[in-house]
Amino acid sequence: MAHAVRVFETEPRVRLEHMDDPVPGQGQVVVDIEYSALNYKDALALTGRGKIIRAYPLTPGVDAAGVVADSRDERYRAGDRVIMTGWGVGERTDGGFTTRQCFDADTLVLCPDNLAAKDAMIAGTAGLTAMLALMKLETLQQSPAAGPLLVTGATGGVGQWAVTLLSAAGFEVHALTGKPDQAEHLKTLGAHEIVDRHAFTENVRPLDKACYAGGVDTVGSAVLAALLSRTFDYGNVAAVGLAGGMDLHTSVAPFILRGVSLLGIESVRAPFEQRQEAWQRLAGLGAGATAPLLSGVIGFESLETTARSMIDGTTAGRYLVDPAK
Ligand SMILES: C=CC(=O)SCCNC(=O)CCNC(=O)[C@H](O)C(C)(C)COP(=O)(O)OP(=O)(O)OC[C@H]1O[C@@H](n2cnc3c(N)ncnc32)[C@H](O)[C@@H]1OP(=O)(O)O
Ligand SMILES: NC(=O)C1=CN([C@@H]2O[C@H](COP(=O)(O)OP(=O)(O)OC[C@H]3O[C@@H](n4cnc5c(N)ncnc54)[C@H](O)[C@@H]3O)[C@@H](O)[C@H]2O)C=CC1
Repeated sequence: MAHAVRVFETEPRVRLEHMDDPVPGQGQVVVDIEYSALNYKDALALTGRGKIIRAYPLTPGVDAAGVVADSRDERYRAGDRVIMTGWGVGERTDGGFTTRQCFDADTLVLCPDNLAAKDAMIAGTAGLTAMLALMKLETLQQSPAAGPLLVTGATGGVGQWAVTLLSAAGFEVHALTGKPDQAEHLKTLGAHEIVDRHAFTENVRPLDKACYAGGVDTVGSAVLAALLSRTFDYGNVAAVGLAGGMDLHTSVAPFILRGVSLLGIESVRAPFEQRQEAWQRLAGLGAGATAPLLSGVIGFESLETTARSMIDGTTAGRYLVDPAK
């Protein structure tokens, strides 16, 4: 029997249930889950605050890492260590907040040998997405010599990973946050300067004084608009998230007068080769790289309350989900 978190349309929305062991169909793989993680999207799903879940009842969890128990796909064999992220898992099909799950093989990558399941999930969709943002900036020849990059929502999961990865790649990273108590931590991750998020969105002109060569934005809305207005000529801004809102009120001025590019980052359906490259690069950071990003290890019982805190913006970093806890 698997032990799973289930979200229903009616109260109580979140329930813990025992489920029959999944039976794989053709092209599917059953995984014994060692760790999952809590992402903003999972928090939206658990709290019902976003239109995430498309089929009720559903096991949420857009991330999972574990060991193949049974496979009906030629790419995977029992005993393989795998990582699952995205592909509508935890939205349209059952996800990672369980002890054992059946996934379509296309949603998986082999976990690099030098990456433990725990470290893979401290990264999870957050680390993968930050790496995809760095890789997209690289395709436009973003260079440290062009100037500092701003990471917004810097204390969040994606934000902390973006600070870590951009700094490791040689960029001067400025970290936008509303949490002054996290400033020292952000500096240990590699942030060069801490920027106050409240002042950042005040009195922003369509073309404001440019001070960044671009950045990685996890907030959206007024924060993204302000960053676009403050980006140097030919800078690049990677749009990742909507923690501050899905809207974007800006002007064409940064794009047509400064040649600024707005890059869309989408991790859910990232092609296999891109995900594989991103995971190899994350593994290459070495043992110990993930530890500073881990904020807590939680069991299924704590998921709902931690999800509420995440939506309220009071969490920081990454929360591992341990099915055995
Ligand atoms: C890890 C990744 C992230 O964290 S991403 C950020 C979290 N995601 C969200 O907050 C998005 C939640 N979704 C919504 O709030 C809504 O879907 C919407 C506001 C974006 C649109 O809502 P609306 O009611 O207008 O339309 P539908 O939901 O019916 O969708 C319209 C159309 O878009 C397609 N679509 C919806 N969601 C996604 C998605 N996540 N990825 C790709 N495509 C999506 C949907 O299939 C519909 O297409 P159609 O061709 O009309 O069937
Ligand atoms: N495009 C993609 O494929 C992906 C998108 N995302 C999105 O990126 C965003 C961040 O995700 P996580 O890091 O997992 O979430 P998180 O909750 O760990 O981080 C969000 C950060 O934004 C900050 N924040 C919240 N409200 C804010 C506001 N109004 N103004 C400024 N800052 C605010 C929080 O304090 C926190 O630091 C989410 O919107 C998520 O949906 C995440 C992963 C993949």
